Amino acid sequence: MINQRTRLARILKPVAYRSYSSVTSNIVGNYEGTKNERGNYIATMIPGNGIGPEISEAVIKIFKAAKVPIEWETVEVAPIIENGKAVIPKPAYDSIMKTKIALKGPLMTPIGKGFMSLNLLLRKTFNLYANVRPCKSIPGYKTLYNNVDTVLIRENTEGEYSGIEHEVVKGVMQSIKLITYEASLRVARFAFEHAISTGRNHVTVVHKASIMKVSDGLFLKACDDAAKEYPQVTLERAVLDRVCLQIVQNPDIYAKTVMVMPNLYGDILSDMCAGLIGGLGLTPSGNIGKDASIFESVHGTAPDIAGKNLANPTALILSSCMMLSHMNLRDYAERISNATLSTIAEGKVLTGDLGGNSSTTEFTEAIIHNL
Ligand SMILES: NC(=O)C1=CN([C@@H]2O[C@H](COP(=O)(O)OP(=O)(O)OC[C@H]3O[C@@H](n4cnc5c(N)ncnc54)[C@H](O)[C@@H]3O)[C@@H](O)[C@H]2O)C=CC1
Ligand SMILES: O=C(O)CCC(=O)C(=O)O
Repeated sequence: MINQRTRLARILKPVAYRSYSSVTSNIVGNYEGTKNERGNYIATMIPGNGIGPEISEAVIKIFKAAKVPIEWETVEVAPIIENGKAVIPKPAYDSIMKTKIALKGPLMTPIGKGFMSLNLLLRKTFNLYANVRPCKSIPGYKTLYNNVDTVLIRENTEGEYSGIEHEVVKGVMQSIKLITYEASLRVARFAFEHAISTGRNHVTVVHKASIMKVSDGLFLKACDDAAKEYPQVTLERAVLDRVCLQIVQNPDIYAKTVMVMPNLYGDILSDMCAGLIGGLGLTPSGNIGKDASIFESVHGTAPDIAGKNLANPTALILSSCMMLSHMNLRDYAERISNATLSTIAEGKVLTGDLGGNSSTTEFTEAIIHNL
């Protein structure tokens, strides 16, 4: 006999699927992929640091159980300095150039000193210009709101994260926020395409052009120009601080639009959205480029729980579903996404962040059981 939560989860399965596995559909339809002699796709796996290896292992086990036709090429991304600059290690670079698709665990960045973020370096190196961050309430998992359904597109290569920083004179530091028309226009077009392919038909550009008149002003202009190419989609402007207020008061306001914004705003706002649905253990993302794409959780290395078999692998699993959808392996994406969300809705085997006391391994096994 199935209990009410399970029944609810089963009824809601198709909704859960549509919200995650179709999120990159029809946007950058140029993934052709690399197959080996056994007819399987080759994908790059970057396990990452902290909880990265534990949650990557969960995905590998689930893919194996679901018989996903993918073989992993596992590579490490650790800092390498060449001519004073951080670079991606050659095996990792070569693998992504070949496979065009990667699943990545989180990478640690030192605070206030040391090497440049390898996460940002990967995005820059492969020109992964649009970061898609969907966030949807999980049926059966109770939080303050049950109607969160946001899609955030973050410009991923410049803005506040351009990495141009220096000491002007002693006691005066400068970090430059670089916004170009070209990068703004391409991410704006991506947001419009995404709005059409997901049937939202509405784009909200999130900005602070009241203060950063020149840089955010240019971002707004690029969005206005892109809007002329998509007359079937409406464009609205919203100031960042107001969006933050409204989204925590009534997330429904942003449920029917695709939000597009400069880099830093997207980083912060997506963590805020994650908080509304139950935390960082749940939210996936895709870094999309023309020639390669890298999928990863929104969260970081979680050093406080690393190595303890306590991490929630859901965010990386749902990122892997976005990846499968991007590779046109939608049936697998649907099956894995449904099994994961049903496991959460059943509420019997949950990791600590979701109020349970199960390990990463136990949670992964429960998902495999639900496949
Ligand atoms: N894309 C990436 O690879 C990212 C890397 N980072 C890096 O990660 C490191 C740690 O950053 P923090 O600010 O501590 O953020 P974090 O996201 O690693 O952790 C924040 C809080 O969320 C919890 N948490 C995160 N993911 C979880 C999961 N899957 N299951 C259960 N709990 C989870 C952690 O235990 C912690 O309490 C830093 O070096 C940072 O630079 C941070 C964000 C993104
Ligand atoms: O690279 C990092 O350490 C953090 C980056 C980050 O939070 C993000 O871009 O999602």
